[in-house]
Amino acid sequence: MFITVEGGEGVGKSTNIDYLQDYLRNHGVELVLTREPGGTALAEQVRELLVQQREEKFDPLAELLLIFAARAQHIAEVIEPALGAGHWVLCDRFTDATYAYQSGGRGLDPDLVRRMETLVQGDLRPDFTLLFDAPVEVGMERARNRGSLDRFELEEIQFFERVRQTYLRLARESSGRFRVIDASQSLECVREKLHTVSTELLDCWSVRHQ
Ligand SMILES: Nc1ncnc2c1ncn2[C@@H]1O[C@H](COP(=O)(O)OP(=O)(O)OP(=O)(O)O)[C@@H](O)[C@H]1O
Ligand SMILES: Cc1cn([C@H]2C[C@H](O)[C@@H](COP(=O)(O)O)O2)c(=O)[nH]c1=O
Repeated sequence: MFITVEGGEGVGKSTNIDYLQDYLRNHGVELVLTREPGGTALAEQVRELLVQQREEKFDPLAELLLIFAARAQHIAEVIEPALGAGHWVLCDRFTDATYAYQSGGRGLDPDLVRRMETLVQGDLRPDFTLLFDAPVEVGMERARNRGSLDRFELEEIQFFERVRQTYLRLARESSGRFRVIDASQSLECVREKLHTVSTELLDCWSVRHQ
């Protein structure tokens, strides 16, 4: 199973992914936890280039190409070998983030993202995607309280509104793959929902392996 976790800034992906990982491991799942951009030494270096604050304006196409360059390395070095060995892969962000940020947020043609997706991933697509959704202000407030902001987190509020709306549209269009979790609620309520989704994932897995 290839599972991705998505959402805007500060919604609680990192906080909850550890919980999900423990839950699945405790139920006998062998899994690899990874993230994008990043997941390998080289791809983590590309991540640094992407998230560092800088004076020079980042060209949106250059940003897109760097994201897919890191993704190609990550797929070849981590994701495909893990899936090939029968492990689950749990990935903090993947290509839905590219549709949300580079197309929704930056305004790049979604067809360009689609073509890059085909080129870099072939048939590889997530089996399940958990979307943590919260009003932009809620996520940004949490991100601000957490510490210093990176290059993406310094974008204007309208950028994050477009990101959020793109994620929600993707979830509606691929409702079989997405599970949307209301991340504006207390951590306790979010965990409850996450527990339901985790049980569903395990059920789906056992059905596939019968
Ligand atoms: N449901 C919640 N209620 C209150 N605070 C929360 C909740 N979920 C997470 N937080 C807090 O919000 C902050 C951001 O959470 P986290 O780093 O997990 O978000 P994230 O989605 O991974 O963010 P980013 O994408 O910006 O890295 C953390 O300080 C975390 O403790
Ligand atoms: C995969 C991916 C990521 N991004 C952006 C979104 C975030 O602001 C940063 C990653 O940091 P986080 O700790 O996971 O929040 O990268 C993007 O713009 N496009 C992508 O495809």
